[in-house]
Amino acid sequence: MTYLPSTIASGTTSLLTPRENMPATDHAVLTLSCPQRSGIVHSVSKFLFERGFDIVEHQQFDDPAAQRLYLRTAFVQREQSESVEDLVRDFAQVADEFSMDFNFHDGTKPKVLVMVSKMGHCLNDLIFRWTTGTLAADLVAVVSNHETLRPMAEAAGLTFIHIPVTAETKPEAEARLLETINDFDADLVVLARYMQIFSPELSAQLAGKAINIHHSFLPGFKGARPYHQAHKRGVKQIGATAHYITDDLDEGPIIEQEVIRVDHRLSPQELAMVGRDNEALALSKAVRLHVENRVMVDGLRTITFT
Ligand SMILES: Nc1nc2c(c(=O)[nH]1)N[C@@H](CN(C=O)c1ccc(C(=O)N[C@@H](CCC(=O)O)C(=O)O)cc1)CN2
Repeated sequence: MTYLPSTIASGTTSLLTPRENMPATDHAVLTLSCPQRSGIVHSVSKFLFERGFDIVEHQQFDDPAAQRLYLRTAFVQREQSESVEDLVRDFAQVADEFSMDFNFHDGTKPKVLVMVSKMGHCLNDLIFRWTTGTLAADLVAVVSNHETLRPMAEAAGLTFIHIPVTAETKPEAEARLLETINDFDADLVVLARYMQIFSPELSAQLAGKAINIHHSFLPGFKGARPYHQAHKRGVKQIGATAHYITDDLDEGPIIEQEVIRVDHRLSPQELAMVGRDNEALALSKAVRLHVENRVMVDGLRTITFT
């Protein structure tokens, strides 16, 4: 059994005790994966029921190739229940029996730090979803290697932090980024058309908590200028891909993708203009799936419980 770093709150009265000033959602979530065998779902539902919780949503994926079960269960308190620490301690016994990797998510809204360069359509979409209350997360700051999008961020009441990057200053810039992530206690970093490549060290430090939007239907057209690459190949569809950041450029586990039909009449610039809606939608969908704990990474791919 591996107990992965959890987002569990430090509350001691009940699972849904929110962090200070951070409104909780109305349920908690348990995610787990383990080798397939009989009795897993029964053991999870029995465990929760006996401790005063009711399941409100449940999905699972039995992977026949890997002979492994992936499970997401959302649950609410039916009656006064045990503390967070007791719940995790008690579940560890169940997890041991079934060799589970598991996470409890306490319903606290994750804090999201957004990174941008000069293109603002993805940031704009995330701000809209946040300010209209349709994103189960809180945007806490915007970091950019350019000043271009400061007005958009500050108009939404967000702190804007300019961290210029050159090949020579990248180590210092990344150190400052990590300090900023820690200062804002960010749970997730979203690269909303941020156009600088993370070092292997930074990619490793942000593994599983940094999402990028690539402006192509990966694995096609990785790297720089994907719309120019697509134009040269005369594609009939263009796409956008939201994926976790890894050191291998644009090869991280894919979370969400969008596509739209195009044809030979569109220039690379027109493809880029048409593609913006794909990018904003794919990124916002991926961020929603992540902050609702609906994404599980399985090697180079993800299992998503939509
Ligand atoms: N470690 C990673 N860092 C980043 C990734 C990633 O997958 N792994 N995705 C990029 C975003 N991106 C495409 O979506 C991308 C951004 C920039 C470039 C690029 O080649 N940029 C410059 C070089 C900049 C630099 O060296 O930092 C260039 O045009 O030459 C390609 C793809 C975000 N970071």
